[in-house]
Amino acid sequence: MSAPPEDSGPPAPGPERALRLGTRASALALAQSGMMAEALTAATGRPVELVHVTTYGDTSRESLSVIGGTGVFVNALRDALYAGEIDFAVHSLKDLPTAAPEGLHLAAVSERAAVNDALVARDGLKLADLPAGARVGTGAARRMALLKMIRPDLEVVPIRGNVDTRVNFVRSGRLDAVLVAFAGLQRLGRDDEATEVLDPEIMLPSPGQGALAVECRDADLVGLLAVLDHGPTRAAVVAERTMLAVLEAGCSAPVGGHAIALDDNVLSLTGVVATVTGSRGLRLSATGTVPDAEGLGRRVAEGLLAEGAAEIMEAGQ
Ligand SMILES: NCc1[nH]cc(CCC(=O)O)c1CC(=O)O
Repeated sequence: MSAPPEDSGPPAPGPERALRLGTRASALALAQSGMMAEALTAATGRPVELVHVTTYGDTSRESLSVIGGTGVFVNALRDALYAGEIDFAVHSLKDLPTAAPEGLHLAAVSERAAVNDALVARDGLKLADLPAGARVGTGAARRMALLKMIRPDLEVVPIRGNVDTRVNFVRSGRLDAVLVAFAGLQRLGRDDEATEVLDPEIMLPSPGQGALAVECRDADLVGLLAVLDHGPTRAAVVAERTMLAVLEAGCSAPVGGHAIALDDNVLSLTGVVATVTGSRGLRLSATGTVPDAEGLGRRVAEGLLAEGAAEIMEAGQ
């Protein structure tokens, strides 16, 4: 009997060389990268080693409302991909600029964790319990604006830093509360520190919040990394990020977007744009089909623009 023909496809991923996963060294980034590394090894048998990379967002002390949205947390990881120093990178999807980078593949969008923002307040307080004038810290323009729209009597204090640094503003008594991504607290095993998990229909999250992006340079790796992809999450974030791209929101503009699957084939997308002070805001929802997630994002953005979104985002105040 003759031997079976040689498999002409790509070589099966074996336990040979560990894949190098580039990661920021913050506790949250390490938790996120560790989760993805474990999931990949569990699904494919391929070992993964973590390679620490420092990004501009880690070293700069500038406000996120100024530098955020321009890839400050991702560019150094992308440089390491281009240089072949790492095989793939895991980013918080909401930190990825909407423009697709040349020569890199978005190999997977992970199943979304909690999309909500969380309040961490002193004395177990919820948003509605905070007294007038209470000082609430956040560095994100979207959170500043939406918080002011919900509770104009609160004082927003611009802060930044990793999750630990921000929560410590409350522990030390310097602030009454801070807003953070609940997914971040969860991944750090600190979800019990949230005093309120905010309703995403009221405190609209950042496009892509709670999902992770897996990026690589080598096209041969895309098939392997695709085991980490979650189709419904990808459709939702495509809608949210298309909306963001069509709005051409400057990196510091307060924009929220949240898509949810109504069933296997239908998505609902809500978008909001506001001034940083929350003095004006626009909100719009629409539904569309999963295969046309991009069209849904475009329609919501165009609807918001038709109502004056560009003027609101430019107003700044
Ligand atoms: N801007 C920083 C950032 N990027 C992603 C997360 C949390 C994790 C996620 O949204 O998936 C955070 C922290 C926060 O917003 O409090």
